[in-house]
Amino acid sequence: MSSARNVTRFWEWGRKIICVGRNYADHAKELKNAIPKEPVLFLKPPSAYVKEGSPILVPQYSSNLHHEVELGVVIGKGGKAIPRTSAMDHVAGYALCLDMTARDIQDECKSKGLPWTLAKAFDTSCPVSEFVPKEKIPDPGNVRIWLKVNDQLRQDGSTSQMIFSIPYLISYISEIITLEEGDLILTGTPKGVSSVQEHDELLAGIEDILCMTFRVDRQ
Ligand SMILES: O=C([O-])CC(=O)C(=O)O
Ligand SMILES: [Mg+2]
Repeated sequence: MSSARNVTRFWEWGRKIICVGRNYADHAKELKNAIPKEPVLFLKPPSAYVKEGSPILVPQYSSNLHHEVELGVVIGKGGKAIPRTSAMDHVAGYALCLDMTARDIQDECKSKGLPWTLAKAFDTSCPVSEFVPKEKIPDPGNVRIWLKVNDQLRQDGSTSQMIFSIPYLISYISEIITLEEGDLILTGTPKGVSSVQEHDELLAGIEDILCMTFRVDRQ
């Protein structure tokens, strides 16, 4: 069954979205979080996916929705306890992703010691680009990712700033959660996260390899 499916449409597969938080020191600092010693992980459900042409919806319970532009890694070959040295063999390609975050709700969850599900896992909380084949990004540890809101540059970082590298993340995550073909790993956001409002236009890219646009709407 799965061999008949095409991983270039991974968002249709209903697989896991595993997110890494605080993987850029400049972003951890802007939110006054400590620099992590081990990756911070959380999940989004496949119902979080939204593709270009459909809007990002602000949840009714939030009045401070933030963008977080992130490089996504699409798993092409599953595995458990994958060694760092062979981790890149498990990558099919990449996608540009937004980890949309209800920051007001996340702040409340943090102060109460509650999980981030309401802040991070709502419908349309994971806008994704088209699939980018692995060959198009020979060095995923050194690419520029950027995001503009209504033509104003808000985020402009390089994956070379990641605290934990992609091979390290694949190895670390797969010790805990078995990776499957079609899974997506969001690798964390650089600094510059900020609020978006209804009718805003988001434009984001990976260098000049790819760009994508999304509009924001109220639910
Ligand atoms: O909500 C946060 O700040 C954690 C996170 O997702 C990130 O660093 O990308
Ligand atoms: Mg994030």
